[in-house]
Amino acid sequence: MFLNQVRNIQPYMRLALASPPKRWYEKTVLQTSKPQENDLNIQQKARPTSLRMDDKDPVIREIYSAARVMPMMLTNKEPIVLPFDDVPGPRVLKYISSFRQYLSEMGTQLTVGALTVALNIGTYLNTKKPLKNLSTLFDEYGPVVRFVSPVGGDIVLINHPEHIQKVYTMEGDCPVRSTLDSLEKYRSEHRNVIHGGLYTARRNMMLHLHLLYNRLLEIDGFGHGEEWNRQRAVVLGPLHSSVTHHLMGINDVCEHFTQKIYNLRTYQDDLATDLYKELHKWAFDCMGLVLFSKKFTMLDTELVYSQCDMSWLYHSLDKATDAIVKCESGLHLWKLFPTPAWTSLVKYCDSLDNLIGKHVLEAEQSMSFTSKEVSDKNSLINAMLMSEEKMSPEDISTIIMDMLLIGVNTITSSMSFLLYYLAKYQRAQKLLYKEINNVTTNLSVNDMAKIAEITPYLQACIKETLRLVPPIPVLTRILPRNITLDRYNIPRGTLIIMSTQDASIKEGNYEDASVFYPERWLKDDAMEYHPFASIPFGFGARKCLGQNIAETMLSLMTIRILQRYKLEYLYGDVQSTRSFISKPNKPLKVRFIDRV
Ligand code: HEM
Repeated sequence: MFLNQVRNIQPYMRLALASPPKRWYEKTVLQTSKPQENDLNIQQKARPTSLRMDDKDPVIREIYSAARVMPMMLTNKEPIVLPFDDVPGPRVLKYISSFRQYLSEMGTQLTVGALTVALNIGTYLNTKKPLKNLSTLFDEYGPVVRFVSPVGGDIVLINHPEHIQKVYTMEGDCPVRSTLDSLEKYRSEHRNVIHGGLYTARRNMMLHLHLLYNRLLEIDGFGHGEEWNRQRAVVLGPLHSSVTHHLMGINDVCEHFTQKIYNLRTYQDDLATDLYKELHKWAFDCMGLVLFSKKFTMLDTELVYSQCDMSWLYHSLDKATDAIVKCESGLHLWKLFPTPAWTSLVKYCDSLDNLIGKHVLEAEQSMSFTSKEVSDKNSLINAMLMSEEKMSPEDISTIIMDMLLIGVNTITSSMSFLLYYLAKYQRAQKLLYKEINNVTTNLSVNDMAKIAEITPYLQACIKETLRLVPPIPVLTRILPRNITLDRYNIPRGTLIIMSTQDASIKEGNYEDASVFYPERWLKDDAMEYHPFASIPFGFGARKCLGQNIAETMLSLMTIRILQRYKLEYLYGDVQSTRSFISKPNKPLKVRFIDRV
């Protein structure tokens, strides 16, 4: 769907960028100005300075009626900008089978449509070669890799912090990311929802880009990501108030989790079930407080398939996540016909939508019986209903669904890996325990509100975990302007995939990059790390909205667990899956040993 849109805008872009046909000598463009500026600027700047002074002179104007490139001498200092066609990477039509190998990870972004699916299907079924991951592409082609799609909408992959910074700093007020095609299709075609949630919002932006390339809209004109801006502004304040308001509740859920571990432990002090699954319930209960102001008590509910709404919400979230992961990986056959994963996605997203919608309608009804002053303003749903922006219950449900899907899964992933690393790296655990011991068992709300200030080593452990395993391993942007990356000119409208996980585990960016070493963030020279080498929450106008919630939940839970248990890890290494939200690639086991 997304690349269909990009495909649609390609011809307009080409028109907009119309330039005379290329000559052999134009292959390498000599440039004296900033590389990302467009051709016209380059040509104007190429005029001799003495003549530019006299631009008002009619004779000079006549002589230089059109901008022209003046012959220049090439010196070592002048940056060379290479054309887009020169960007290395596997050419799909030429090397179609190698393209197929990367599909498992690039599913979302490589919406290459029916043609590619048709071209790939034979190789997909006939070869048993293992699927490659993104890092191998960088090893093979360098830090800027181009995927040439047979049907338009090329993709550029990057992993160098400087290039990531360049993309982020030119993104403007209203950045556009490529999101989850399956969820987007579900919303636009199955539910006929006009606006996506916050994470998935892009339809308005795509429309804007489309119009932009048709030169119907100026870059800052009306309609520029208006809906996404409106939603973000409405949610931001109430979301943070809701976290502060529910700090005590979140702490109680964490306390409850430690008790549950006690009850679930085997004689070997580990859990008979997958620790990830238990943490998933903990994250769900905490997010229930923040998003719905409700105690979900999923940690107490053993019967997942029980008839109550809360169990169904949990079950639907779990199944919807699975279905989205399946749809986004591998071939997007669900675009052609309803696959089992697609049918499951529709079923469970419908269920999620209905259950969340029910909460929103209940809140709306109870507000109609009470005055605005009496209504609980700390409830996120109430705050959205009462906002001057007049959000519809349907929009509110969609926003909550996005936050539930992203929030619960990212927090579960980070908490799982944090416990894994602490159990594996005993020295770090000892240092952390020393710090935590100074934090009183009965934390007041004030202590919790400034938890980051009083636990610097814990914050370093969280940062280090997110560096090693960012829950969202690749971030995307669609370029609003031309840009030069590693000397290659990348045209606007190109989809950029930033492999932030690759950047954060590169030896060139961090010494002993694969080692869990929280101290690196506390050293004086920590500032020397490139600021874009590890950006687990993204950056800029579309940065994660839940960073504060995530850090608070991870901090409180780690304190509660370590105060009660010593962690040990005696099993094989765990890696992260690189699906749209990472998780451990096998059931997680950790030993919880009572502290005496
Ligand atoms: C450890 C936990 C989390 C991580 C690592 C994380 C990471 C991210 C990342 C990388 C992005 C994309 C940023 C970009 O494109 O530049 C994002 C966006 C977002 N996250 Fe989180 N997230 C986490 C938890 C949460 C939670 C708990 C919530 C729920 C409140 C949440 C809500 C969102 C939303 C709504 C967006 C979209 C923002 C927008 O497009 O305006 N996240 N997150």
